[in-house]
Amino acid sequence: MRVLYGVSPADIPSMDTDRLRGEFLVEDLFAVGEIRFVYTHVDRMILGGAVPAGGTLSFGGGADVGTELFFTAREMGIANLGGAGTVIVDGETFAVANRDVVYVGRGTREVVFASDDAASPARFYMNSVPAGADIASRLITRAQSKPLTLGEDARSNKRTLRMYIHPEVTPSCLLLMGITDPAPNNIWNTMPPHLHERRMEAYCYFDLADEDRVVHLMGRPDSTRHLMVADGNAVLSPAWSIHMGAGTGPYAFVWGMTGENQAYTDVDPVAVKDLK
Ligand SMILES: O=C(O)C(=O)C[C@H](O)C(=O)CO
Ligand SMILES: [Zn+2]
Repeated sequence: MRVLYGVSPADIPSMDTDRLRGEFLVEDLFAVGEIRFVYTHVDRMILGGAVPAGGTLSFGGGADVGTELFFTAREMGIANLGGAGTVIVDGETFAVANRDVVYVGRGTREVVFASDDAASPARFYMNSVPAGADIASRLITRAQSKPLTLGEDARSNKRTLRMYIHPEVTPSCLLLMGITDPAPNNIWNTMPPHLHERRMEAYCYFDLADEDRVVHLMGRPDSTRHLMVADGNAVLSPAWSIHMGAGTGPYAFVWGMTGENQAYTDVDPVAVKDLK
């Protein structure tokens, strides 16, 4: 497992592009026929990617996290960003269509991934965080998610945010997970920007054409930086960082959060005029 140790905001002014990307951008999560994980000390969130094709992929041992099982003290959300597939959690099979999410609870012994069609493989994106209780694993389909319509066409930021792992949809310990889709011809996400000192966040951008990029803005509001983000890349957003962006073409992203609470509205908005 690759490990990211986390950075103080005081380090940002001295970081060049490569260092900034090395600490905050995860570029290599998805490889056909592999499961990949990145462990971050930012609230100990683990990011993962699995692309099964022509066979199954599985995991469950805890050697990398220092416990008997991966899930001895963890929970996870798994979003399918690709073709239809299955996630088998301790023998229970979930049929997972594109944009469905599986919640995997603490105590799980094994997770197995498969694609329905190797020519159009499932692309499973994972967020795992420490958990303090056993909660049953379950599938949350796109239809079962809770949509919020945000933004406006006139500001190019109209979008639908869908909550999947959220107290109003399904219980978890401290993980929150959802998917946001900008409306056609709208490019901005997360406007106005905000901070949430009590939670970190990770974004995984997807459904972006190969030639396009999302300009993801990060950093303290008074000293922002940017990351040029490609399809399938994930971005870490510590509690002190804004997180917002604009695409050069259509895109969507999965957001995952953990921290002190699950209060989605516990945010401090930042006025655009105050960004530097
Ligand atoms: O477009 C948005 O707005 C979002 O997707 C916001 C994220 O979910 C977020 O930053 C939650 O704190
Ligand atoms: Zn946020």
